[in-house]
Amino acid sequence: MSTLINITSLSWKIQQKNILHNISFNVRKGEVIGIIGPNGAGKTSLLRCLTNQANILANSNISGSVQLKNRDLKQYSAKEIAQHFALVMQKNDSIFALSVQDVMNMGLLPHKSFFALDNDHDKAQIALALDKVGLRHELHSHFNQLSGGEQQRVLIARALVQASQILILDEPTNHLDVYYQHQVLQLVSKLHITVIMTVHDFNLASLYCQRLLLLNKGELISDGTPEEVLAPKQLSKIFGLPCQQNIDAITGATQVSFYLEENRLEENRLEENGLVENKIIDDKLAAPIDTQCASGSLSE
Ligand SMILES: Nc1ncnc2c1ncn2[C@@H]1O[C@H](COP(=O)(O)OP(=O)(O)OP(=O)(O)O)[C@@H](O)[C@H]1O
Repeated sequence: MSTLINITSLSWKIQQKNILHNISFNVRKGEVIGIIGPNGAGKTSLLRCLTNQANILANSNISGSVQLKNRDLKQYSAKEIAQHFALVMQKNDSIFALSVQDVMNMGLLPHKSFFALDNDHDKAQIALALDKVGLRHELHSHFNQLSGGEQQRVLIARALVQASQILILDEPTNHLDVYYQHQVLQLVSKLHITVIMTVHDFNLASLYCQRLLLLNKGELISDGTPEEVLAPKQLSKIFGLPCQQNIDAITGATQVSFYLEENRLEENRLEENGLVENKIIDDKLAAPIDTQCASGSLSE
């Protein structure tokens, strides 16, 4: 796979705080990448830099470089960026007053002039994209009268008609019920384009992303396969909770579970005390621990 994006030593500092610190990685064509990490880790900020939103890379607090196809992203015009990147971000105040059809038309704009819109091919593309997210019947509805989950699905459909090479999504499963969480992630992961998305749910990220980037306090802590990045020791340390990694019996995907010690079933504690190999990781010991320590790992 050829390299599409190169991020080198990207740092962003605001009032002594490192929003992003010395981040370097490459994105290869066709990869589906999930960016994970705790609240405030810098996930959305990284997406904003990757797409030079509002010309953010011109900000003097930001250093390092982002290159798209071996050319500095700062040299791309806004239209060129829109031709390469389809965005599904969290804040969409500017489109609230529009109809679903108007929102969908916006997805076609990067590739044509406003006056060239609305031919039969465009209409068919829009209908197909809305079909994929189960919302064809809402074409003439007002965007602001849809539920949060329906709005999110319209934005994903708009990104589909934009037909860009790179799809950027900030928390695409926000507001979605469990059916549409899977539906939408399955859809975007099978588009055969490059996808970079922030995901809070590690198990969904693991199931639908081939590569994960773990951020914490603005730093890139880990970059690799879900199995590598969802390492219990690492996650336990960052989130301050015991963590266990399993292979899902149905999907075969790496999964993790977190829990408070007080919520563990008593019978599990007894079983592990005697017989079962323990995979719980103690934050303080930063190593697999034996069962005698396990029940007190949070309180000690
Ligand atoms: N323009 C800004 N001015 C000041 N601080 C900012 C700005 N943008 C982001 N931050 C700070 O940078 C940090 C990272 O924010 P960001 O939104 O990127 O985190 P995140 O990982 O996406 O978080 P979440 O999971 O909560 O959405 C936060 O502490 C945030 O307050």
